[in-house]
Amino acid sequence: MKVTQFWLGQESIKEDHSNIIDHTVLELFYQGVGLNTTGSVCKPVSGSLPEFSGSPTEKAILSWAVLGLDLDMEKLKQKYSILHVETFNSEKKRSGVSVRRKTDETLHVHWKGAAEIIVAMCSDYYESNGGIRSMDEDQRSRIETIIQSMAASSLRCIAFAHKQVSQKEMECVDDSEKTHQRIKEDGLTLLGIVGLKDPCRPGVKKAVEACKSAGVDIKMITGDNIFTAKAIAAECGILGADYNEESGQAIEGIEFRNYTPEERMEKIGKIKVMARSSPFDKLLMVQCLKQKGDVVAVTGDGTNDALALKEADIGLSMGIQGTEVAKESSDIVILDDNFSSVATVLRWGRCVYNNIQKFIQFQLTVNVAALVINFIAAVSAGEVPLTAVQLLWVNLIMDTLGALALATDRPTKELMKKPPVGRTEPLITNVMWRNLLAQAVYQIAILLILQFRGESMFNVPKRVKDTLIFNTFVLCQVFNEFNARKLEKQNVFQGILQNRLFLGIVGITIILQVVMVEFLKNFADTERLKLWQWGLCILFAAFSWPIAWVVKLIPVSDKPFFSYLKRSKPSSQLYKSSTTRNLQSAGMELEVQ
Ligand SMILES: Nc1ncnc2c1ncn2[C@@H]1O[C@H](COP(=O)(O)OP(=O)(O)OP(=O)(O)O)[C@@H](O)[C@H]1O
Ligand SMILES: [Ca+2]
Repeated sequence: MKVTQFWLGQESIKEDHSNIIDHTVLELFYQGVGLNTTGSVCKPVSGSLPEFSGSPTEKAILSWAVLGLDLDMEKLKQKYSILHVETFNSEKKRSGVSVRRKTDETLHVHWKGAAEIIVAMCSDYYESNGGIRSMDEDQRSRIETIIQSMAASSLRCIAFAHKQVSQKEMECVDDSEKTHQRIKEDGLTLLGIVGLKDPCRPGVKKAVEACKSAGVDIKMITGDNIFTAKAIAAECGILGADYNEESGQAIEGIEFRNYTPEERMEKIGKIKVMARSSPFDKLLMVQCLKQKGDVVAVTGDGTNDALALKEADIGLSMGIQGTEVAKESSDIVILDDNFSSVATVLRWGRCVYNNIQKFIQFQLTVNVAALVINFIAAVSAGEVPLTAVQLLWVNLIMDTLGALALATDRPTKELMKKPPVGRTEPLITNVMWRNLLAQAVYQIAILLILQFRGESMFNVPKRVKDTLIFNTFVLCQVFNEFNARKLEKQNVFQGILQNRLFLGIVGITIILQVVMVEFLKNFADTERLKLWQWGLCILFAAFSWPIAWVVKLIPVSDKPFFSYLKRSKPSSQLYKSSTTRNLQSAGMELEVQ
């Protein structure tokens, strides 16, 4: 953030301030900037540039005053004693201080904060020649126009105001009849206004676009002035070309606060920018979105974001610029403070979810098939074709190796084009049920044929038939592991060469299976198979590829499979219908700083 404009009264000061600005006004500026701040300046011993610390706004103002106005912080602090401080707070958006000049014991009050709020506290303004002019309605509206035009070019406007006060004016009697000091808040004289530019960081616009195309609705909730907020939102693509004043996309926090709950629910979907918001407005926004059924993520850096970060489903705080309170309230800390990382979080989050789904589909197919075959065989023939050792082996390759193979797929571009998963959407989707049932039915059919007709069809003894069943069953899983790589896409081999681990694991599984069948006769209850018998098993198993390809052509409804079994309650119906509607456009709301 950097000061790029400076207005004194109605005059824009470009450069070489010392010649233009009267020294009394300059001295007052020194007080206003140097004494009313939470930032600090560290002057290195050698001739290098001083270092500034504090919030970005404070740092920008201090560096402007030290480097541009020749402010000497050390000298200034020696000349004044600070009497009373009202620290910056996100609700009032201003900070005040009262000081005493040691040389002549005069008392001075200084305010600094959001320009329109400070201007409203002023009745006069300084000119660069040191003169004071009264601020009538006409002058006031001219100054307000200056602020608006600065804000519209995406500058954050901070105004400074001053008043010299008497000891009597400093004292005030409160209800308990005790005298205490209060910083005077009215009848101030406007010192000047600075415009700070916080340029949109590179990559933000792209990340916003990526989030939007991933079905994430982004809202910017900021403490800034509405004009600044709108300009910044347009710069980084949050407000699109379709924006107009009547669209209700940009509002102020106070407006949102004063809506009735019904109005809020009705208008919240449209809101893209909320300006001049307090910490409670941010919280209220998150609460309303959650109530609507959306999944809400919030990014934030300041203490004022803590409430919203905590309330959100996913709170993301900034690692460098973020305060400890914000970090403590969040779930994820973005170490590089880069908004693009939000898109990365989204991509990897979806990838993990997708990989879990793939694994579940794969696992369920194995378990359903094994269970049904053994059950039918046990009931009808009194014996099970798959022995305990064989089932344990299947479990080993499916649980450990299968999980490793399927969970290591890296995120793909398609993941960022899908709509988000809603709060109530089941983990096992209809698409997964379709794939799973088709494969399980095929495996059950082929294995039951082998069980009951295998011996006669292939003219083999019972032990060989049992081995054929075991071998076909395992190989079916190996082939189905490829199918599980893509839940919806027909081409299951896409990007397979990039995932060496997957290929390695499939290779290891096949080698182990050969060892089980050919060499561990006693342990695994198997019989050595001839080449044609191996070919037969592979042929049966390979059939699962064309089956998966064809099955994926069958359309399925979006309505969860199990919801057909549940009795519908009117209230949950209402909730669901509104959720599905939101999911098309939204699902996750992000606040961008
Ligand atoms: N140090 C400060 N002193 C006085 N006023 C300030 C200061 N910092 C910010 N402001 C004013 O308060 C507004 C920002 O308020 P707030 O901190 O509640 O919002 P925010 O969205 O969290 O802002 P930020 O972008 O700084 O995180 C600014 O527009 C500015 O006018
Ligand atoms: Ca903030």
